[in-house]
Amino acid sequence: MSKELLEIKNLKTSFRIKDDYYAAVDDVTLTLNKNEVLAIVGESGSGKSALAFSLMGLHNRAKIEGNILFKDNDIANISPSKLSKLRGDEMAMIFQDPLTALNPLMVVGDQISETLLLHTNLSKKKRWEKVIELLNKVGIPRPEHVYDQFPHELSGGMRQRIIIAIAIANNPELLIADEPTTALDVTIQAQILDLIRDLKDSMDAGVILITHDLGVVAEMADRVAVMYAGQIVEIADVHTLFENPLHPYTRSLLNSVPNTAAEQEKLHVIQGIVPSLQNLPRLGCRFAARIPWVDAAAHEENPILHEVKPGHFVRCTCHSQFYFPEESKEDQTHGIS
Ligand SMILES: Nc1ncnc2c1ncn2[C@@H]1O[C@H](COP(=O)(O)OP(=O)(O)OP(=O)(O)O)[C@@H](O)[C@H]1O
Repeated sequence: MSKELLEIKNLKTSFRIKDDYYAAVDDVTLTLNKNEVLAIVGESGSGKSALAFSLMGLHNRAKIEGNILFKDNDIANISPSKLSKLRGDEMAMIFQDPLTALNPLMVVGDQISETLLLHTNLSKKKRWEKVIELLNKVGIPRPEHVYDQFPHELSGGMRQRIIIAIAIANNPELLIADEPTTALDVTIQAQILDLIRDLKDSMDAGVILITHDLGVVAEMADRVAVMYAGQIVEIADVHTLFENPLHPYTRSLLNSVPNTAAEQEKLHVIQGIVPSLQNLPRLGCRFAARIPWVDAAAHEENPILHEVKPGHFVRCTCHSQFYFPEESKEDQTHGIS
């Protein structure tokens, strides 16, 4: 589980708004290994999708700086022709909303076949056979019948399976799943997650799983990166993150998912939302405005990720002096043990 597949270095993705550029992803440095699930979590607007789209080279008009190193390519600086060879072949994405990701006017079997046509030399008959095999693999019953159905004739769970079949058609080594189960009910959600896990194991693929659902993180992830306002504020293996979260934002996120009513009473959650792009502070700790009771001197001028234990990184020094206002003095010792 240690072979590095993807290396993201100082990635900055900026959108032009009026006369200026604003970074939705700012100074993101991450690695992903083969056969590893790296979850990216954070509230709405924290930059998760902007990051996923950057990795797939899907932004048309954004300014991309830094490096995205994957299989001897730098996706941040790659030609469109090289990119379209990689996409759908060695890297693929599972989108949040299968209905908008599928072509409503084409039967689903042909949509899977199309990605084979783009990246293989298989004959029409072989492609049909491969599509049936893929439909079986993603758990679609009566695949010969489903091949000729249009997206609107299928349930949400079935459509998501079609998206997954398209994504894995060419055995990608890198799979990016952006909220893959958000639109699905709980039972189907569990089946889709099982499917992604099995596919990862069978293909030895690296998976970046974007979600705001910490239950999904606990079940699926090997490592977790927490994003706030375009930046990674904490990275750790999944056990460390749940057992010993350090960044105030991570602690608040975890507290926002109470297990029982009794526990809920003891929990503390930081109020507020991620600022809009144009209102992001460009200097200093981006989380400072959400924790005004913490001494300003606790924040770094230019917060960086500190490795507090091997593999456990946290941004800014403010975590060491952070406490929830409702906590007693004894509770305030939370932190590195
Ligand atoms: N094309 C764009 N042009 C301008 N701003 C954008 C664009 N795409 C995203 N943004 C802004 O970038 C920030 C990050 O958005 P992003 O969609 O990446 O967040 P997210 O964490 O994926 O949220 P969600 O969970 O709601 O999908 C937001 O402030 C958003 O409004």
